Amino acid sequence: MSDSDLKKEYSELKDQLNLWSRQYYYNDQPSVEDSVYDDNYRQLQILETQNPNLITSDSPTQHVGSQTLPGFDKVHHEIPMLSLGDVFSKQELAEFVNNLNKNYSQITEYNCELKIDGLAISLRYQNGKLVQGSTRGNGTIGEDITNNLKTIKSIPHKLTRPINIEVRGECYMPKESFAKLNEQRERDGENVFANPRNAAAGSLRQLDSKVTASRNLSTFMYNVANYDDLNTNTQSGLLSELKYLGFNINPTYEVVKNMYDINNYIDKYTGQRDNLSYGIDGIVIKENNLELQKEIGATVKVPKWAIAFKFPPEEVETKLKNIEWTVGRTGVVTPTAIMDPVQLAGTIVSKASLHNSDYLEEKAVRVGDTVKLHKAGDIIPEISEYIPSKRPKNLEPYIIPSKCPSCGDELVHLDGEVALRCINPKCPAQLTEQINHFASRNAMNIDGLGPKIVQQLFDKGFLDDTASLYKLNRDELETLDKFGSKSANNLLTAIDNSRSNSMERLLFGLGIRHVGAKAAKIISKHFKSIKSLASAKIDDISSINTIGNTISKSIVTYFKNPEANKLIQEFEELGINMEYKESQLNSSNIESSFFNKKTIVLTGKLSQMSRPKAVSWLENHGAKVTSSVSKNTDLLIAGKDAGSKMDKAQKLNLLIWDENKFIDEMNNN
Ligand SMILES: NC(=O)c1ccc[n+]([C@@H]2O[C@H](COP(=O)([O-])OP(=O)(O)OC[C@H]3O[C@@H](n4cnc5c(N)ncnc54)[C@H](O)[C@@H]3O)[C@@H](O)[C@H]2O)c1
Ligand SMILES: [Zn+2]
Repeated sequence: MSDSDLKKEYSELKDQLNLWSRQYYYNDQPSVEDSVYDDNYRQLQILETQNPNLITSDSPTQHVGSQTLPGFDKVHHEIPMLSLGDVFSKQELAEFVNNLNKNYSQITEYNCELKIDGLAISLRYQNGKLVQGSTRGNGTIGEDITNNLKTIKSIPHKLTRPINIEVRGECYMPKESFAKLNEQRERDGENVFANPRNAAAGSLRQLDSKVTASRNLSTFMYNVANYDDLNTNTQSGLLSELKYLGFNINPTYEVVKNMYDINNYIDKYTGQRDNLSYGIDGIVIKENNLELQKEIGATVKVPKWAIAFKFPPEEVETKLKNIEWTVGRTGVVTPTAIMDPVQLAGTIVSKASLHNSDYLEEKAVRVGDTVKLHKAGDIIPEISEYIPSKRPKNLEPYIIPSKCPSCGDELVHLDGEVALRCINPKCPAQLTEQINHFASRNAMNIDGLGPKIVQQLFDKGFLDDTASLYKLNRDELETLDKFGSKSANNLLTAIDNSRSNSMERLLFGLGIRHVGAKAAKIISKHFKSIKSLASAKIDDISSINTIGNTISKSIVTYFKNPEANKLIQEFEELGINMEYKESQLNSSNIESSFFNKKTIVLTGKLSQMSRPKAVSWLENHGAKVTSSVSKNTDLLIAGKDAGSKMDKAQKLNLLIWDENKFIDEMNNN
């Protein structure tokens, strides 16, 4: 190849990678799979190794991440925040470790950690108080996101010692929250996040910290930029020191001596991966001695004393049999891939959401294709791509429907939405979905009114909206399949009981966009009645601590609609309670409580409440309170002068809260 051809190839590859990086880091919306990015990155690395004279400073091998977003103050990282070198096989990993051992004969041990699928953050403390939190950005300049980070429960605002320290680690979105957020976004006609890392990054880089607060992020800290004041000289010691200072650390780390142990660690967590509540994309192996880490040093981009072993992408092949379209209660129409069932990362999968028509077009799959399937964020089954060589000849392109599968009306794209919508207010699928939502457990909680019954009642013409539920009679119910007078009685009683529900259930049941069960509860507590909420202004609602503008606007818009007011009036005439009922604790409140099903130990003196009161409060919220600390303890609540229980909990790396944190959480639950 001539010099100019080589230069051209190099610069094209570099530009392509930089463009993908920008979409990934800056917009939090990757346009290609990670494996595609990684392959091209490797290619660039090879070109650069063979032709070092080609390297330019804008090459992705020469810097970390990407530029910062406008709207945030910039933070200069005195000690740069680096990336990690990576390997994709045990063979390559052994080469890395052997090399390091050869060059540094002093090395005696390595610390193995999980590679959390999140994004790096830095937290600066002065005299033990959190003063600044930032993103990695391009490694030297990050975004100031202090207020957003302060909303994350696992980040202490005050340390147990009044020291100056800069701590680094990973901010991540738990698997369950990631799955829920994407479901919500799909229903709202928005783009879904490709992985928990982009979801966490998108949630942290919000101008409104109430949005961040609603995203349920968490952290694992694993590094200290400046450790003069720490009582340890190892990476593993640093982790327990961080724990002691009040940080959340990932308890799975292990100190090992050799490749044999490293491989065991990899195998162990490859096996346990599906059971973790957060996504991981590999294992990080770090030389354990901190002084030696300094001596070994770093390149412009990665430390030379650590390496990431990336899990191979877990993918299986299967056949796409059909694409089903379902209409949600707000009219969003979503495609779902129906496939031959296959075993994938611990579960049998036969369905995968295709999210929206844009996404489907981009994937360009056809019914009859063989497709590759993976789990996004270790949890959501997703089609990576179809396999061109396995596409049968003459397979027809898939045509995206233009009519609603339920009512047959023309589907539309509303401004700025990726979703297709049916906007017919009388669309049967939307109406039945609204009724299903209204009756669901966190809403009016009408026992025995499942989707099948709703569908039958609807088809028979006995139901046409949520209010008509309260007009059903015994004769009508007895016409249902396998419905005797007993079932009819039970259902009528359940419907009748729901009339006296507290306001938050009705508010959530109305299905106002963006108003989830938790927000409904907070808002109800504040406004006390549907009437006063209906006349509230945007500012009145968003003045509530945790309620942001999106929710407030949505509520105000909802109550401006004459149809909504008619419905509320009808509810009132039907004797449905519209007021908030103080301090009622029912099964679904308990279920959504942080404390539910946790094993908790109390120790030390509580100053703001009695011990029996704390115990009964915890038990009322579903916790089991025990007297001794063991590895089965989920949480230790430590008052003043906590003694041996505290020591033991620290040894076991358990979650420990002080009384203030406990009271904060009581108010949140
Ligand atoms: N799909 C795309 O278009 C696209 C574009 C750019 C980058 N990417 C992906 O991003 C990755 C590269 O990103 P990167 O440079 O941030 O590197 P990386 O994510 O591979 O590894 C470095 C990061 O790992 C994190 N980490 C998690 N657990 C850790 C632990 N226990 N100890 C230390 N660090 C830990 C830290 O945030 C650190 O910055 C590649 O996997 C690439 O595929 C994809
Ligand atoms: Zn329709």
